Amino acid sequence: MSILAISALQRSFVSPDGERKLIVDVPKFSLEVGEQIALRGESGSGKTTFLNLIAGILTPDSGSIRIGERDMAALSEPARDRLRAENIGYIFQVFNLLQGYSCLENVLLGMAFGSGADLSRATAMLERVGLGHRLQHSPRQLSTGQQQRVAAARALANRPKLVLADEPTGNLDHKNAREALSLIRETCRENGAALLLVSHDLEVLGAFDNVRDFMELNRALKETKS
Ligand SMILES: Nc1ncnc2c1ncn2[C@@H]1O[C@H](COP(=O)(O)OP(=O)(O)OP(=O)(O)O)[C@@H](O)[C@H]1O
Repeated sequence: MSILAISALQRSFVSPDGERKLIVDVPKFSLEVGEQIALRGESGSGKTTFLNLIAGILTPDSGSIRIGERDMAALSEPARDRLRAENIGYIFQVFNLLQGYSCLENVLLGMAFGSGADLSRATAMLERVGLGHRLQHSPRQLSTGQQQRVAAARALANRPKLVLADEPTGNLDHKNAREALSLIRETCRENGAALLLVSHDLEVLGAFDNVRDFMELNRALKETKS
C-alpha cells in the first residue's frame, strides 16, 4: 500500500528575467508504507521544491499528490495544513526552530498542529534524541548537532506516517551526521513511517538500500540538459 503516490506533477517558477521555468516535472513516484528512499540530486535540481510540494507548502501547477487516500494538490490551504500536520513530519535543511521558545516548547508546538501537544510524549522524544537534560534550553544555547536533534524530535513526535528530510545532516560533522541519520531511520522504523530523504552526501546515500536519482525522476532536468 502506498503512503505517497505522485502522478504528472509539475511546478514552474518565474525567474528574475521574467521567464517561466519548469522546475519539477515528475510523471510518477510512489513510496510504500514504511519504505525508506534516499533521493540524490545536484544542487538546484529541484529537490527542495519537490519535498515542499509533497508537504503541501507549495502548490503544483498540475498533477496529483496522494498522501494515503487524499490528494494534497486538490485541497484548500487550511485542509493542506491539517493533512500535513496529521501525516507528515518534515525535517528541514535549516532547522526552523523557534528561538524564543525552549526545546520542549518547540516540540510541543509542532505537536499542537497535529494530534495535540502531549507533554510526556514530547519529553520522551527529546530523551530519545539524547536531550532529556536540555528540555528548557533555547535552541540558540545548543550546538548545531543538538539543534538538528530537536528538529528531528519535533518532526517525529506526532508519529507521522511520512517523514520528509531535506539534507538533514548537511550542517553536521561526520560523527553527528551518522548518529542523526541512524536516529531518524530507527525512529521511522519504530513508528512504521515511510522516509523520503534528500542528500548529496555519499556516506548518507550509502546507508540506504534504495537510492533514486532525482535527475532521472525529474523530466524538467532532462529537457533543460538536452
Ligand atoms: N520561490 C522561487 N522562485 C523562483 N525560483 C525558485 C523558487 N524556489 C526555487 N526556485 C528555483 O528552483 C530551482 C530548484 O530549487 P530547489 O531549492 O528546489 O533545488 P535543490 O535541488 O533543493 O537545491 P539544493 O540542493 O541546493 O538545496 C532553483 O533554480 C531555484 O532558483
